[in-house]
Amino acid sequence: MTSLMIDQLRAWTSAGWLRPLDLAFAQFLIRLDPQAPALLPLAGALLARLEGEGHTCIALEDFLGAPERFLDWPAPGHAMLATALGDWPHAAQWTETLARSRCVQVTERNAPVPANGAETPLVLSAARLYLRRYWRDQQFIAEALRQRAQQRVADAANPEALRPWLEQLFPASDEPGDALPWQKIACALALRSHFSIITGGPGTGKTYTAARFMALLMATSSTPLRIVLAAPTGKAAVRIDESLQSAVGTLPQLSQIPDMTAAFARLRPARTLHSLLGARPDSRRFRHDAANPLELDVLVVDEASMIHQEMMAALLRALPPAARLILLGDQDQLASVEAGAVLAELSLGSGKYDAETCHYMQASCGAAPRPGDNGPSPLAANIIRLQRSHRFNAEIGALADAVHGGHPETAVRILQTAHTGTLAWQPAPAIHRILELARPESAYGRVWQAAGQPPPKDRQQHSAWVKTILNDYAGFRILCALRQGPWGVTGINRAIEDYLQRQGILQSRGLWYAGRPTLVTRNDPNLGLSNGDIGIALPDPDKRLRVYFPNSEEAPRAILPSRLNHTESAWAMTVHKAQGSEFAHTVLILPPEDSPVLSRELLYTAITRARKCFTLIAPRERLENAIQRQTRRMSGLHAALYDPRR
Ligand SMILES: Nc1ncnc2c1ncn2[C@@H]1O[C@H](COP(=O)(O)OP(=O)(O)OP(=O)(O)O)[C@@H](O)[C@H]1O
Repeated sequence: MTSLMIDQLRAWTSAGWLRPLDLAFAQFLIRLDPQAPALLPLAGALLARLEGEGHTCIALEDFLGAPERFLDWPAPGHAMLATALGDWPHAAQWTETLARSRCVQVTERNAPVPANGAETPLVLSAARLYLRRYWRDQQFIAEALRQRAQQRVADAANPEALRPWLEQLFPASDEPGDALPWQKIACALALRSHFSIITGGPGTGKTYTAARFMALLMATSSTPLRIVLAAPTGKAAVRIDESLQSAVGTLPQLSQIPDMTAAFARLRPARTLHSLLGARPDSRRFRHDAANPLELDVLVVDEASMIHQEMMAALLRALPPAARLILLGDQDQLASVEAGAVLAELSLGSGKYDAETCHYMQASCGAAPRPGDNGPSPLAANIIRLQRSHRFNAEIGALADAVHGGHPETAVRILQTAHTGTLAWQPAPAIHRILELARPESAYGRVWQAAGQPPPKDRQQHSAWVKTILNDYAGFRILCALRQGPWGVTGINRAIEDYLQRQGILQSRGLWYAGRPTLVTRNDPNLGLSNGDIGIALPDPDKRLRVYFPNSEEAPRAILPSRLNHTESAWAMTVHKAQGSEFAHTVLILPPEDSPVLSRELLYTAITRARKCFTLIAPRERLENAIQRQTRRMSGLHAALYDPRR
């Protein structure tokens, strides 16, 4: 039976439904337990495959009820899967059957896994099947966050004493009508707790609120605090520094901090989580962990929707118990490519507050929502969702709302009737229309023109020239839903490079040419570059080609192209890679044929990258299908956090 199952899995691998890695994992399980029931290799291969799609477990009831919602297989594949699953159609049969294998540990409820003697590769708990590593991280995160959420900061100011500070930092006139002052409330909650989340769409003031929180800590702390900023990617780290700098400009004068700008300038620039934790090349382990914790008092992490489960566990392990962690992010955006949508799982429980928390809000902020029913979880008391956008263009905002709310007709109507300067829609994808968007007077056109000129010889002028080109490039971006194919990143990049050659702008067609926007596709700690960083290849003052990367206020960093081993052109990039960035004009291309990656979250993330103008290139049917398709990642984190019995 088991060997028949392995043959079956081999056939599915040849058909491209499973990856060779998934098959190898199934074979590994059989080597560990040759007597195992045939369900074991099947379950193992499916689990590995689903992990590759971002799921941290198989939630058995959900998956067995509708495998097609989770596996992008063609109909014949699903028919064969249904036959293979014939003997085990429900979670109960899986539990009973897998319990017989020495590869699976079945634990009920939230029982901690014994530290020794039971290092099975798989864990089955509460009708969810996990790779042990994911189970262990999930349990650790749930426990660590529950503890942090309940623990109050020892020397937190009492709420009445906080009130005048908060009134000064968040003037009442900021909130319209009878809306609750959520920014003020978020700040007050973050001040009393060791863990908090400030979530909200673009421009809702997450950084504005975090800056006030930091200023208040600086003003009221008796000892200087080590405040550290971080983000999951290099680009997001650069961006939080920029937004924080502008938020500092909006802070009122506090007598305790005579020079606010200087106080914030003393903070180190934001770092990537990888570099903060001390990533080691070719290892999953970090230099900082429970035995060697981070040296900080407050950690603010921006773009937290991109933190995957393994990273969150590593971060919590390395965080000293007395430190405060504040996560900022938009829970509705695409989650990280890696498994686990931590911010979304955590934020699902938000919006309900217990009576004690509401009392604290009232005392510190002069306003509070009504307490929630059924004794809301202590964790929920640390999560605030900001609602009102202070930056967004109204039409782009309305489109993002229609997509997020799952209303295809409204989205179509907005796109059809919108003001052309803001929203544009080309329902018939055509490559010449895309190239038109990159015409000479556009941002990309300016990049091409400048890159074709002789570079300034003077170093300072050269640096200013590079900065202008980087800024032009940063103002416009083509985003694709797919990586491959004519409407994917590779196809669009090729079409643009062909066009540049036809126009005589690109003389040679090697990998490197002046003006090539260059996306780094792997972390390179030696060069201080992270996966997702973008530079532009340009001549230096001596006309030698270098790749220039933005560097906050300083001169852009120049790196020899030959030192960059993992790069691709970035005229177009995936929506995933654009997370954490904004562009004045964002173009999104959806392919003519359907694909499971075309989801509501992908559209929402792409639209919210646009600051002033959004162009959609997609057939109406693709747009409507994508809005209707909501990504669901299987995970037990939410249940482990909010229902400790499970
Ligand atoms: N209460 C407020 N009153 C006035 N202006 C505000 C307020 N809150 C935010 N803003 C302004 O709105 C803009 C967006 O704020 P901020 O950058 O903090 O949003 P964000 O949620 O961090 O955005 P993103 O998701 O893009 O990181 C900023 O210009 C900020 O100064």
